[in-house]
Amino acid sequence: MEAEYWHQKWAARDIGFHEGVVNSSLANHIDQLGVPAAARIFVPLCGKTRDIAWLLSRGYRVVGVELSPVAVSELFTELFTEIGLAHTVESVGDLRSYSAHNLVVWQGDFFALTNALLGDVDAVYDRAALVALAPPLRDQYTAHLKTLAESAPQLLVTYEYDQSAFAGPPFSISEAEVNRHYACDYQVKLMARETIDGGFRGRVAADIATWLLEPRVQ
Ligand SMILES: C[S@@+](CC[C@H](N)C(=O)[O-])C[C@H]1O[C@@H](n2cnc3c(N)ncnc32)[C@H](O)[C@@H]1O
Repeated sequence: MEAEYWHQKWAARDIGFHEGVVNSSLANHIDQLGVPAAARIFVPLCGKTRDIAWLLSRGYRVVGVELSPVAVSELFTELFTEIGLAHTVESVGDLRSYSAHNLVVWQGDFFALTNALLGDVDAVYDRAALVALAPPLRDQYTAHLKTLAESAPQLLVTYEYDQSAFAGPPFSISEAEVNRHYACDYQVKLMARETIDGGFRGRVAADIATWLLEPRVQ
């Protein structure tokens, strides 16, 4: 989707994708990433997800990237209110870095993020990032993510439903598509596939799939 689409979503508070609690796929499967304590977790297209506070509370370091300045501002306001996490802001080219103890969020376009700016990451957590993007952009997203994250393992959460019944986003991502993006570089393992009670948006039968991507040994 175009940047303007997301800016309008945040401006209109049309953010039904935002969960008020930690995502259950993350909570249930983080240990299967096999990363050490204090690992640095990359959260692409992070919005103001509660998952960041949860990861920090578990002792992980977190780096995110998010287009919307509204989302990033609200994220840090909430973190300051809840846990007193103070931050600093710095402009770097077209991006702005919001830095706090154990947390950096790059505000700007994911595709403008470089390895040098991101730094080393130990794992990737993608919830509602790949599924937020229309098909042509998904190829660019996964290619850039693999460049940024190099051989880090990934926890990926997707939706599976009849795409003809709902336009998206979020888009339906088939198992075949997950494999098309990632199977060359990762062992793709299905951790869970759970049916959404009452269907997606209360009308379309849908599953949530949780994938573990483990780098293939070179
Ligand atoms: C469906 S939301 C998911 C947010 C978060 N992952 C969560 O679980 O709540 C997708 C987010 O991606 C952001 N986004 C879309 N395109 C982006 C881009 N090119 N670069 C950075 N963020 C982007 C949007 O502003 C939006 O907050």
